[in-house]
Amino acid sequence: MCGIVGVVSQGPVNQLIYDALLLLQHRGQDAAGIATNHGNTFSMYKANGLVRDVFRTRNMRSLPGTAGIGQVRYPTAGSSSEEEAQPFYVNAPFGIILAHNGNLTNWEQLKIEMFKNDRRHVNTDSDSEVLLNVLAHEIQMATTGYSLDPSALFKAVTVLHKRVRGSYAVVAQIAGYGLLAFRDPFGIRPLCIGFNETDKGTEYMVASESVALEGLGFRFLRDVLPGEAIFVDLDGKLYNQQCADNPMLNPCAFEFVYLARPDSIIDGASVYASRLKMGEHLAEKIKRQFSAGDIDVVMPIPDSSRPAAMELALKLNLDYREGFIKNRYIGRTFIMPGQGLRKKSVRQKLNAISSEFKGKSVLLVDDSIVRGTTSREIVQMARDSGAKRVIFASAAPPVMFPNVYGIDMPTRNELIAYGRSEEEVCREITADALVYQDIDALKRSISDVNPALKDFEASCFDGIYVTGDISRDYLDRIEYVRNNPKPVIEDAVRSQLALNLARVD
Ligand SMILES: O=P(O)(O)OC[C@H]1O[C@H](OP(=O)(O)OP(=O)(O)O)[C@H](O)[C@@H]1O
Ligand SMILES: NC(=O)CC[C@H](N)C(=O)O
Ligand SMILES: [Mg+2]
Repeated sequence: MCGIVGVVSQGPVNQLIYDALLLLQHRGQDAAGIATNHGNTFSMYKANGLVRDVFRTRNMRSLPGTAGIGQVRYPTAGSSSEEEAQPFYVNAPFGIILAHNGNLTNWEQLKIEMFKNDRRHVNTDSDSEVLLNVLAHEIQMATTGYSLDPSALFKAVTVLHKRVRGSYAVVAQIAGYGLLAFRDPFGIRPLCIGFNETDKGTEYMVASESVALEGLGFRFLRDVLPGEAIFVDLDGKLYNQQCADNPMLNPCAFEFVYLARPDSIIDGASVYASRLKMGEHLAEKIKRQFSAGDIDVVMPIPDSSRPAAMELALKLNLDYREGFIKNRYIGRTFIMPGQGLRKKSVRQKLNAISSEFKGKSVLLVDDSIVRGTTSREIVQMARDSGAKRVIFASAAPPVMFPNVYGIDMPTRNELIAYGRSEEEVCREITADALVYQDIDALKRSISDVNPALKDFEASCFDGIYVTGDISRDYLDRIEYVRNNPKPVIEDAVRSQLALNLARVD
C-alpha cells in the first residue's frame, strides 16, 4: 500500500497535494513525491523520507501549476532507493507522470516484452515505472495526430487492463491535458473521487482514501469502480468509462484490518465501523472459550486495534483500559523497512503503565499478528509490569500466506503463523492463551457494514489469489529473490528474464 492523490484545481495545487499526502502518510513512510502540471510543463520533487522531511519551502516553490499528483511510498517491488520514489515521468507521448498504489505481478515479463516489442527501456526495478510505460505505449497506439481525447485514454486503459496483472490504483497527469485515474478490474486497492465547487469552477481530487478529501474540504463523490477510468481535463470537466470486460469488486480485507485510517470509508464501508464489528465478532468467540472471571481487563495495542478492542470490551462487559502509551513521534512499525528497525521501534513506540497490569489477568487486543514483532514485545512488557495472566487476541485471522498485491510480506517464513499451529504461535509470543478471529467473521465484519461487499482479496489469510495468476512457482520465486543477497537476486532475475525472453520469442 502507498498513498496516492491527483488534483485538477482552479488555483495552485502544491500545498493541497502536500496536505493530502500528510493525510495519507500512514500508507507509506519511506518516500514522498509531488509533481505538478503548469501549461505544458511538469515540475517534480521526490525523495526518501516522511512528507514533512522531504519538502522544504524551496521545493514547494518549485512546484507551480493548477493540476498535479502526489505519492507516499511503502515499497513492494524493486528497492527503497530514491530513484524508485514516485511519481515517475515519461516524455512520450504527450508527457505523462504517474503514481501507483499496488503491485504488479507480471512486471518483469512486461519489462522484457516492452523492450523487445516497443523498444522501451525501463531504468529501474520499479513495477510502477513499467506500468507507466505500458500506459504510455497504449496511449501512443490509441492516438493519431497531435491531439488527445478522453476516448483515446479509455481505449489505452482498456488494453492496459489486458496486459497488466496484479493490483493497481493509479493517478496520472498528461501534460497540458489533465488527470487520468483508474483502478484494476478487481478493485483491490482503494481509490475515490471528490469535488469542490469554487467561484472559478469545479475542482476534483482523486485519492487512496476519503480522509484526504474530507480533510481538505472536498465533498466525497464516489469510489472509482474496479476497472473504471476517470479523466478530468484542465478545465474541470469529468469523463468516465468502464474499461474492463469483467470487473469484480474484491477490496483488500487488510485495508479494513490495519492499512487504512479508521475515519476513511472504502467502497461504501466505514473502516471504523468494520473494526467495531471485528471487535464484536471476536467477543462472541472469546465468550465461547473463556468463563466469566478469566479476564479482568481489556487493553488495546495502540493505535490500529483501538476500535476493535473497545467494542470487544463493551460486548463482554469488561473494563477497557489503556495500558500502553504510544509515542506519537514514532511511525507505524509494520511498514518500516527491516526487522531490526521494526523490533527496536516497538519498544520505543509503546510503554506500559505498570499500575494497570499489577496482579491482573489482561486481554491484549491487536488488529493483527503478522511477523509477531509487536506481540512478542508487548506480552513481555505486560509480564514485566506485573500481569498475572496475559491473553492475546487478534481481530484478524492468522496471516499465513504472502501478499503479492501491495503489502510487503512476500516470504512465508517471516510470518509467525506460517507452519505453526495456534498453540505454537501462542508459545512463540509467550502468551498464556491466544484467540484469532475466524476468516468468515472477518469478512462478515465488513459485509455487516456494507452488505454489497461480498468478495474480498484476503489472500494473506486464506491463500486465495483473486487475480488467478499466482502459482506456487511464482511465490517460490519472489521468496527466493527476497531471501538472497543482491548479486544472487540479479542472477535469479536475469535467468528468469532469459526464460521469459525465450517464451516471448
Ligand atoms: O505482528 P507484527 O509484524 O508486529 O505486525 C502487526 C502489528 O503492526 C501494526 O502496528 P503498527 O505499529 O505498524 O501501527 P499502528 O500504530 O497503526 O497500530 C499492527 O497494528 C500490529 O500492531
Ligand atoms: N505499496 C505500494 O503500493 C507500492 C507501489 C509500488 N509497487 C512500489 O513498490 O513503489
Ligand atoms: Mg499496531
